[in-house]
Amino acid sequence: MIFRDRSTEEWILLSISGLGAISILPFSVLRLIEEEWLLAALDSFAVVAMASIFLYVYLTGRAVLMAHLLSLICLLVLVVTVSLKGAAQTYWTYPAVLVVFFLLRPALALASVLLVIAALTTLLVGEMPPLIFAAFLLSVLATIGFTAIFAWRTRAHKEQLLRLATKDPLTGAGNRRAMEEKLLECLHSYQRTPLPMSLILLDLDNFKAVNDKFGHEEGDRILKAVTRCIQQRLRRIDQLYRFGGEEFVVITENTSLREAGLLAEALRQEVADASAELNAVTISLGVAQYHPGETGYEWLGRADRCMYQAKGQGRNSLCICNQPDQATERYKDLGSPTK
Ligand SMILES: Nc1nc2c(ncn2[C@@H]2O[C@H](COP(=O)(O)OP(=O)(O)OP(=O)(O)O)[C@@H](O)[C@H]2O)c(=O)[nH]1
Repeated sequence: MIFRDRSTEEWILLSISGLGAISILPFSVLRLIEEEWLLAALDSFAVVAMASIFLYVYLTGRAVLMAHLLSLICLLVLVVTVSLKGAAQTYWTYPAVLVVFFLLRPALALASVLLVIAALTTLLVGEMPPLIFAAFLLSVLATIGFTAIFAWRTRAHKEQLLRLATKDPLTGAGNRRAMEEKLLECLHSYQRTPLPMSLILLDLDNFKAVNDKFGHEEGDRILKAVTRCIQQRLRRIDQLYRFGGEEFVVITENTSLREAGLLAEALRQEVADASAELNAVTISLGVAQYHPGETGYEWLGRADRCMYQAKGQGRNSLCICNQPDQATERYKDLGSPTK
């Protein structure tokens, strides 16, 4: 199936480029029959370009660059058609506006279509009767306005849904679902390019006692403060996830065990230094580098084993996993993420 297992972006690109090529093809044939060579060449160019984009996205799944290219082709073909054929071709402006808002970010789409409208205005201003030109311009601007509002609303809605699906509501760190997706992504990218990557599993020490002593609300405040503290110290390439309860995971790509160990020590120190704000809460950490062939949860399990060793050393401590070994029992039964 063409659309099976495709991202929304691929789905939109395949639909627009496929439909575009099919709907312009008859015009291209008509122009050839009527011997309008320039327009026939232009329409044929549009058909071939759209069909090529369709094939490229279908075969590679790469959509971002093609979305920009397809928008450019649509707007270019529109301007050239109007410059060749004049006012009779202006009705193509409406679908072109819709296509560009479908394909690009709203701000970029708005800037691009306004630029094209400016170009069309200079081409048409003396060509059309003033009233008809004014009606064309106003109706196009209204279409752009409504489409822009709709595009911005849809984008805001999508971002909100993404936040709800991937962020932990209390701390704002990534949630467990996002962590599992990231682990899978890391494993796939490791199969393509085996660069070292490591993860840090960290757990708040004696947190039950904090809850019991100061109450759950204060416990929540401390969880948020620890998250902030860790996030401030992380690099841009590191991702923080709340794995559950008072347990967090940092996934560090392109990072060796030694570098991840240094980062873990910096995190431990950062939290220990903020003890006044955190009611003396500390963290224990386990660090593991990915070993080829293991699943995401086996990797996580080794870091977990180390984290428990750090707890055994008296807490506020870290332990680094040097050897591939068995995951702890609690990770063995977790089926996903796999290889
Ligand atoms: N306030 C608050 N507490 C939580 C939350 N999630 C988990 N906890 C608490 O975290 C505590 C975890 O306790 P334990 O697993 O016994 O671990 P611990 O007391 O931190 O002891 P060690 O891990 O051995 O250092 C429990 O009391 C949970 O109720 C949360 O979202 N908010």
